[in-house]
Parts: sequence; C-alpha cells; structure tokens
Amino acid sequence: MAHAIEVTGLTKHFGPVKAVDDLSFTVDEGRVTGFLGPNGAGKTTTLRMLLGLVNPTSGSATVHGQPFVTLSDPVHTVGAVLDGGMLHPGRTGRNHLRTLARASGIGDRRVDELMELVALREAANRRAGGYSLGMRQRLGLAAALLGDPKVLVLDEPANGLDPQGIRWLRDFLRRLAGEGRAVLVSSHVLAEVSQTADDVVVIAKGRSVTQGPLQEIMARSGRQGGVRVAGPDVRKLGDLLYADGARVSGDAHEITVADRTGEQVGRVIAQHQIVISELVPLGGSLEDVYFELTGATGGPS
Ligand SMILES: Nc1ncnc2c1ncn2[C@@H]1O[C@H](COP(=O)(O)OP(=O)(O)OP(=O)(O)O)[C@@H](O)[C@H]1O
Repeated sequence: MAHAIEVTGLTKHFGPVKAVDDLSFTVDEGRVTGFLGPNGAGKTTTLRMLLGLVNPTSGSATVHGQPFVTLSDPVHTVGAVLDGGMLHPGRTGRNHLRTLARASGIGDRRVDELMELVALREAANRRAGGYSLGMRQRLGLAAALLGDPKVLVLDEPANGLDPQGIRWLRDFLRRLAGEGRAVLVSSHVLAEVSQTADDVVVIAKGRSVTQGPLQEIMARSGRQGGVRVAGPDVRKLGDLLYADGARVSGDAHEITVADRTGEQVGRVIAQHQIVISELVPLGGSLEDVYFELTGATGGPS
C-alpha cells in the first residue's frame, strides 16, 4: 500500500537558490512525523509542493500515492494548516468554519463538533480577529480537520504558542495519530516536536541530514554523553572506570565520566556495591545532535 505521504527526489530552485534539494522521505498513518530544520531550510517550500501550491523543479510528492492536484476528494484526504490558516477577522470563529465547511459540502454539525474538539466552543461566537494566536492556530486545525482527513500537514503550528498551548498541541497531535492519521508537522524548534514525534525528518539547506524513528536516530548518533555521579565516596568508582579505559575527572564526592552511559556506570556501581547519591546522564541529547547536524544555533530565532 502507498505511504500516506511520499516525497521522492523533490527539488525546487528559486533562481540560484536551491530551496529544496533532492529530498526523499515517507510519512505513515498512525504516526507523528516531525519535519525539522532551521529557518530557511526549505520546510515550507516542501509542504507547499506537497499541497500542489508550488511546482517542483524535479521529483515528486504524493498523498496516498497521488499528487495532491489529482486527488479526487482532497478535503476528505488531506488537511493542512499553512501560515497559521487565513481568516476573515470580522467573522466569528464558528462562521469562519461554517463558510469553509459549506464550500466543501460539510454540514454545521461537524463545525460544532470541531469547535468543541479544539477547545473553542466558548469562543465560537466571538470575532476571530480578536482571537489570540493560540486560538487562531486551533481554528486552523479545526479547518484542516473538517473533512476528517487521514493525512494532516501542519506548518509550524506551535509558532508563537505559550507553553500551555504547546502542551495542548502535543496532546492533540498524539490523539490524531492515535486515531490512525498520518501527521506531518514542521518546526524549527526541536523541543516542540521531540516529545511528540515518532519519526523525524531533519533537513538543512534543502537536503535531508537525517531521518527515521526518533529513538533510532538518538541511538545511531552513537553518542555517549557521559555521566555525573555523586556520593559520599566515589573515588573507587572513578578508579574502576578509569582502569576500564573511561575518561574520568572529579574528586571524592563527585566524578564525571566522559564516555560511558548511565547504564554502564550503573552496572559497575551495582557490581561493586558502591553507595551513590546521584547519577545524572549528561549531554548526548537530541538537541546536541540536531545542532550538530543542521548547524543551527541554540539562540532564539
Ligand atoms: N517564492 C520564493 N522565491 C524565492 N526564494 C524563495 C521563495 N520561497 C522560499 N524561498 C527561499 O527558499 C529557501 C527555503 O525557504 P522555506 O520558506 O521553504 O524555508 P523554511 O524551512 O520553511 O523556513 P522558515 O521556517 O523560515 O519558513 C529560503 O532561502 C527562502 O528564502
């Protein structure tokens, strides 16, 4: 069976700019796929090509095996939120959704159901122009879900959300995947998707730098971030690890082991019955891997 989304050799040049360069990846149902990369990496251009809004220079992007423009029933096949979703500021949230629904032959009942689902029921009769950014993002999600599509494409839906909004979104995306939908969600902030995504596709300068199940990428990066251990007397532990070839620094009460995992150190502790008060794995986080792969900086963008 065709993948929910399949991107193959996708390339887009804007004059001399290679916005997307020979990109290939797949997205499957029942999973949240994080599409990650720093600003300007080519995420939006990729999603726009997937949705038939930009013509590729070469390569293809399909939904259920077909280019978006040839889908016989796009509204019920794929839902998308790009640019936070467009809306008429003078309309109420409910009317905005009703207008979209009617254009696709979808009834008002579905609109009310969705307003409830995205926690906008109480604000349904307020002008959407007065909605907070988080509310507008949620209204955009409701619009994307009107046709109950199995595939969702969301461009930076967490942009501008507060921590509470991000948490809501995380739970919501997990729920959508739990219902068997394929969810492709872009972000330039790793932390926004690292707790939600099953799979990630990381791009930089239009090219894929890594992709696959999140857990595998962490493991594949082969990092052993090191471990800090504290205790009443951890000298013996340090000596044992040093004798085993590890790089160890510290003093009697606290040592840092540069190239061992928490489990490896834990085994030595258990074997030699050493009393400790703390064991903290260091670094080796996905964040480090992400920055290393994309050349992104840790600062705000
Ligand atoms: N219509 C266009 N004309 C010319 N260059 C473009 C156009 N659209 C995008 N680009 C360029 O293509 C590159 C990729 O942009 P894109 O918006 O796809 O990146 P992005 O990863 O979505 O970044 P952001 O998170 O900032 O939106 C950038 O260098 C951008 O300036």
